[in-house]
Amino acid sequence: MSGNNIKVVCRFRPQNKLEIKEGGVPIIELNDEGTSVTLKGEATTNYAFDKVFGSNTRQEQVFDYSVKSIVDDVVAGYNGTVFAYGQTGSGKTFTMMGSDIDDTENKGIIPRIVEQIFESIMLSPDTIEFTVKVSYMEIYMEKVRDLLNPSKDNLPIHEDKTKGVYVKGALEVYVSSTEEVYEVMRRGGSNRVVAYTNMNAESSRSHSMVLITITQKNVDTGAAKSGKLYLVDLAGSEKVGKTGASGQTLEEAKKINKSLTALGMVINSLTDGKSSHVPYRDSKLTRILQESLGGNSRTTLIINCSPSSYNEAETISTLRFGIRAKTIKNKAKVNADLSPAELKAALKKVKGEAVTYRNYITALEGEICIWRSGGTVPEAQWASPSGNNNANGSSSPGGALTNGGSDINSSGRQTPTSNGSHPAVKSVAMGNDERPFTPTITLEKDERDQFLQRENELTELIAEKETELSNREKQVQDLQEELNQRKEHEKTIVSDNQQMTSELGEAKIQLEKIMYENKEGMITADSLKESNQELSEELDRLRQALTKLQQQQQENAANHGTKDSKLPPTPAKQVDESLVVTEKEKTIVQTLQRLSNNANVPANEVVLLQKELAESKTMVEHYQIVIRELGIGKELLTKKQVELESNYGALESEYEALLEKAVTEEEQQQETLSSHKTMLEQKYAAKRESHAHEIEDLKKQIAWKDQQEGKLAVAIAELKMANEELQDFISCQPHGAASPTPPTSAEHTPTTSEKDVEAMRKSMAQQLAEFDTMKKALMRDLQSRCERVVDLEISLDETREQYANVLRATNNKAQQKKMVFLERNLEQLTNVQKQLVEQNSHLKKEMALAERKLAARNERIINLEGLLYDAQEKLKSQTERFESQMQALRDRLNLARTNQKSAMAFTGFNRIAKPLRGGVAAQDSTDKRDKRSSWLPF
Ligand SMILES: Nc1ncnc2c1ncn2[C@@H]1O[C@H](COP(=O)(O)OP(=O)(O)OP(=O)(O)O)[C@@H](O)[C@H]1O
Repeated sequence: MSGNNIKVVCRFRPQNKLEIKEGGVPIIELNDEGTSVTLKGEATTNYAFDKVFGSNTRQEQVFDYSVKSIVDDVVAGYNGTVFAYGQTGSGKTFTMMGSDIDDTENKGIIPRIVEQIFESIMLSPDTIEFTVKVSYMEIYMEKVRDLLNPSKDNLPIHEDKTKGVYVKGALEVYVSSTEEVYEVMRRGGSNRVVAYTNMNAESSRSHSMVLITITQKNVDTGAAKSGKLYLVDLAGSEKVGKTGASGQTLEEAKKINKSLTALGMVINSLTDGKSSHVPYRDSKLTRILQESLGGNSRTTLIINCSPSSYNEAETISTLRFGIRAKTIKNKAKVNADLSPAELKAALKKVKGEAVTYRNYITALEGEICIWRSGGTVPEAQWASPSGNNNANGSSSPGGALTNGGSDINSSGRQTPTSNGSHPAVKSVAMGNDERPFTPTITLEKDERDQFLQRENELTELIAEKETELSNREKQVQDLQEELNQRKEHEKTIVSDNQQMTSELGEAKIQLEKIMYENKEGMITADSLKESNQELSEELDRLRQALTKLQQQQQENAANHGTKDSKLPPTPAKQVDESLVVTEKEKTIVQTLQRLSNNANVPANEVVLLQKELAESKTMVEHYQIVIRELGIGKELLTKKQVELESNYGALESEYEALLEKAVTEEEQQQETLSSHKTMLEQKYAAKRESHAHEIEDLKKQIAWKDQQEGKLAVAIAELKMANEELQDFISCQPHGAASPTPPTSAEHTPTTSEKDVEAMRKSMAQQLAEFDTMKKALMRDLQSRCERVVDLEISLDETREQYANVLRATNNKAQQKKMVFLERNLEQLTNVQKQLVEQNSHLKKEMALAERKLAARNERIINLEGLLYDAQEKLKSQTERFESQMQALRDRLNLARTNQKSAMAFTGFNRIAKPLRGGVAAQDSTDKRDKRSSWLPF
């Protein structure tokens, strides 16, 4: 072991675009030897280092000078550290890893170290077997993350007597070639945390550490050595303002600065010569680098700087850091395990020493017994560790006893090892001194072990708790995000739902409204139908009543057949017409008489007779028209009669209904009943009178019609008679009487006249027959009407009688009141009935309209139902989408768990060693142990 200073080299990169753009100029001046640098404008300060590399230095040069020797040391069993320090963008990563691992010129010192290691192994004697393991981790936000197993993001830092300070649980990958290491680098590098800053597009936001552990074993002697090489690329020491860091990057910057500050504090403590305490434990970085800074390590610090005036302040700060670090003294030693022979020798030595000490103890115990028994032991016979007494004056290693027991502690026990001269104790003390340790209080070996053990346990616990905490935080964050997403999703769903609900509500309302209207319409239609039916029934009843009346009328007509003379006088025109008819009849009769008395009737008279007959014919036609008109009038009258009858019937029925209702009503308001009764009687009488009048009128009209009919019958009878006479006369003409033929055609004229008369006679007979038939029909009709009138009269009488009965029955005050009430109701009902009749037609129209509307609304309902169905489908699909998202989340979670498990499996697998033999290819040893050539399962 030898005390050695940290090697500090300084490297300047070329000016970058930002610096040039900002007007920065190179301000560095290197001395000729390349061991110091001064900054223009700060000429008084000269920064001296082991080596200073200018802007155009090649990667190879940096490696050859700064690191090559360390690789040899590590292969020889020393610990080594290379770390790069500097502001962000100053070229730390470029120096350590290079721009590209496969770029021969620009690859950094790590790939070169790896190559060098394997070259050194190959050049070693073939009796030495090597194993190389690589770990790759980073310290991000004060947590140690395993870059080869990123699920482990908070590894605890442990310390023990043999291993020193180490990261517990970091994946160590056994490698047997440069390529495998590169693969590990690539894999780990892809998991690094980088971010864009104003100063560097890919700024490292963490301190990265590659740990290469080389163990070697001499297969002949069994002697073993191991060396650890830490290759550390620190995060940028930066000014927040310049980098433009904010948010997460700002938090990272704070943590980076904190650990770099701790690094500066450790270096200060190590170099100021005053501090008794080195604050390694203030940060994870300093804790891991504990051995590298003032401990068992050959360390090289590369400080990376910008040559530009733009970054002068940062460069000065970095240079000062390097200067301070330069004074740190390390105590590197070979980490060797003794060979069996060496161990045997050591054991033999220790055994011998044990025997010596056992003898010494026995001698001391004997001496104590003598002293306790009050005896005295001469100084010459005092026991000594060498087995000799002090008679020969030799100094005892347990010199405490030479003071005549003055150093005996209060308990009376002597501690032979209290002066630390005991070889074992010495070795322990030595061992403790070899590594710097934080507590300044000197602890006993056991106490220290216990302390470390306890510390490790606590560290582990803290790390576990921290991991758990960060996992929980992550989970909370994830859940928060998910919750937010769900909330947003829910919001949209809720809004959709609300919209749809409102639409649905509207649709329902409309539907209900329509249904209601529909029902209402149906009800109205039903009621109308009912009332219509009632009216139809009423009509039928009235028809029947009319038929009865007509029958009665017929009977009356039969009874009053002889009293035609008593009929009311006919209108003047009709009288005149009947007179005309009579006169014509008379003329015809006279002519006919003359024809019968005197066979020689002049021809002109016959012609006249013919004319008269023709006129008669015209009159008959005229009368036929008159009869038709009368028929129409009669029909009108019948209608009027029907209306009256219906009114009467309705009133009757209403009256009956109200009467029934009234009987059940309370017997109150008796005082006003009589007056109302009178009023009702009067009304009833008035109505009765009007009915009587109408019936009377009808009777008169019927009588008049009967009279007219009689007259017509007489006229027809007379015409018949005249016709018969004329026929007789005509039949007599060819036998006896001289022909009244004109003088010019005496032969032919009677024959023509005969024929004409015959034809006329026939047509007249036919017309008369028709007339007779019509008359009979009219008579029947008239008779039936008369019968109806009689029926009506009878029913009127009956009603009167009933009314009288009712009046008799209601001859008390209560009934009078009821009557008033009934009367009011009757009036109302009459009005209602009228209104109902009017409404009936209206409603029919409205019903048709409502039906059309209903159809339209039904159509709308169907449409709305369609929309509702669509909305439901949409909701369903949204729910399904949501479910699928949930499933995807679950799948992701399961996948993450599986990955975690496989990573764990992967961790176990890669712990298989791949020993390499010096001077020969690695496959010899791998053939012996494991056929697997690559550690990575990809
Ligand atoms: N010596 C050099 N020669 C040429 N280019 C260089 C040199 N040093 C650094 N660079 C370039 O400067 C840029 C920044 O370098 P690098 O990423 O190594 O900085 P850094 O100190 O690691 O920054 P950070 O701390 O932010 O990670 C890179 O593009 C790199 O290629």
